[in-house]
This record gives sequence, C-alpha cells and structure tokens, in this order.
Amino acid sequence: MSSNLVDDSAILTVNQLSKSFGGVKAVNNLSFSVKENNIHAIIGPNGAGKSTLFNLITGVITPDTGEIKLSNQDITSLRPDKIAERGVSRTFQNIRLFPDMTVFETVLIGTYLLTGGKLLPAVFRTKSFRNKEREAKERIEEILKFVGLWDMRHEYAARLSYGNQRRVEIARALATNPVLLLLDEPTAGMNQQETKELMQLFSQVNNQGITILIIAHDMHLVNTLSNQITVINFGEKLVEGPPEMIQNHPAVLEAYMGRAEANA
Ligand SMILES: Nc1ncnc2c1ncn2[C@@H]1O[C@H](COP(=O)(O)OP(=O)(O)OP(=O)(O)O)[C@@H](O)[C@H]1O
Repeated sequence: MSSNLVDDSAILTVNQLSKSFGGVKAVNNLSFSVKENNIHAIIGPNGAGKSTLFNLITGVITPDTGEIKLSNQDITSLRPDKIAERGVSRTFQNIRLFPDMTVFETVLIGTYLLTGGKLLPAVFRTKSFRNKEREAKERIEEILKFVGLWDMRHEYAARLSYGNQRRVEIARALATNPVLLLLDEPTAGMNQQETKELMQLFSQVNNQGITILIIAHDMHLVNTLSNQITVINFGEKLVEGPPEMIQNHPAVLEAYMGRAEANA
C-alpha cells in the first residue's frame, strides 16, 4: 500500500505512527492520508486502535514515533487546544455534555476558542470583546439552525433525545470552525431514524467544505457515506480503498466483517 507521503490534496497525513501501552501496540507503524473534502472512514474490529488514533491526531496522547501533518504542517505532539485552533475538531464515542448547560451555552463553549478565550477582555467587556461576543452569538444561531436545534436552544442539552445530544456535540465542534471533523462512532446506540438523519447531517457538513474522518461499525453508513475507507487491525493498516473495493475484500471479511453483525 502506498502511504501517499507527498499528496498535495491531503488535508491530513499520518506517517509511520506508533503508540504502545505497556506491551500492547495500539497503533503500529500506521500511515495513511485523508484527502481534502473527503468523508474518510476508519474501520476495524474492537481494539484495533481506532480511538487511540483519534487521540493521537487530536493531541490527547503523544505518539512514540511517527508524525501527523495537517495541510502539510507538522502537528505531532502539539497540545490539544493548539490542534483545535488549527482546525481539528471532534466528537466522542460516549456523548460528553455538561448536565447544567443549555444547548446554546454548550455551543458557546465551542466559540470561546474563537473569541481568543482571554479572561481580561471578558471581565472589562472591552469593545473588541463585545464585538467578538456578538459575532460568536450570530455564529451560534447560524450553526444551531444548520443542525436543526435552534428551537431547542434554551433546553438543557443533556436532557435531549440521544440523536439531538449528538447534534449538540456536532454543533459545538462546528463552532470552532474546523477544517477537519473527527467523528468517533457518532451513530452508536442511535435508532434507525436518528442514524438516517445524522447521516444526512454529516453529508451537509461535508458539503460546507469540511473534511470528515469517521470511525464507524455500521457498514451501511460507511458504504453509503464515505468515499475512502482505511481498515485497521491490531493497530496496523490492513487495506485501504473506496467502499466498493473494501466491501468484498477477503482480508477485511476475515478480520472485520466476519465478526461484525452481518449487515454489510
Ligand atoms: N490508555 C490505555 N492504556 C492501556 N491500553 C490501552 C489504552 N488505550 C487503549 N489501549 C489498548 O490499545 C488497543 C487499542 O484500543 P482502542 O480503544 O484504540 O481500539 P478501538 O479500535 O477504538 O476499539 P473499539 O472499537 O472497541 O472502540 C486495545 O488493546 C486497548 O486495550
């Protein structure tokens, strides 16, 4: 497999990345790239290293070796807030929302990054801070309307339906103006209708020019939504290609689909 090391259209390049926990090689010499504007899926059996990969890309953990580039700029081992500032945003496998915050407040936290996150201008409410605050509120309105949550903006986020909680997380991620959005099993635990609606939302997000890297077990979602799939197993890249190639690939069937629910 080529690792696309000098691919100009790549927004994200992962090059020979490794991370071990004790004796476990969670990510093992992994190389792949994500093309700009693609919806790129990462699939693989439980424990294959998918979440570890997301934690490495977002700076939550640092790799043992290897590099990660965002639009050809090295972001390996940068702090998570610095990586977010450069345009990488994510949602988590388990929804993470504060129980006492409304939908609007939750998304406001996302825009805090954009307003500079500085305390003093906020305390003294300088003119420039007020301007940024107004811009942030307008942006939240735009985002909440986009994800279909504007009418629920005053409700507590954590009390919404599961599907709408996921929308809040996506809205919060969009509030940082990402160029690359990482979605970690975003439809896990959702019913069919919620899954269908979220898939439509992901397409709409992608149509706004945001590249998506998605971890998913739902092969219908992966095959319908993504244009490129990287299959990993035991932390290593097993195979990579468009859905039509991956669906029937013998190595994938053996490593992944044989163990998954037979819905491919
Ligand atoms: N913080 C950690 N400490 C020790 N081992 C870890 C840690 N994080 C992950 N691992 C191990 O690394 C391997 C990869 O785990 P990871 O969670 O990345 O897999 P995954 O593909 O996301 O799995 P799943 O589909 O079940 O979410 C597993 O063997 C896991 O037990």
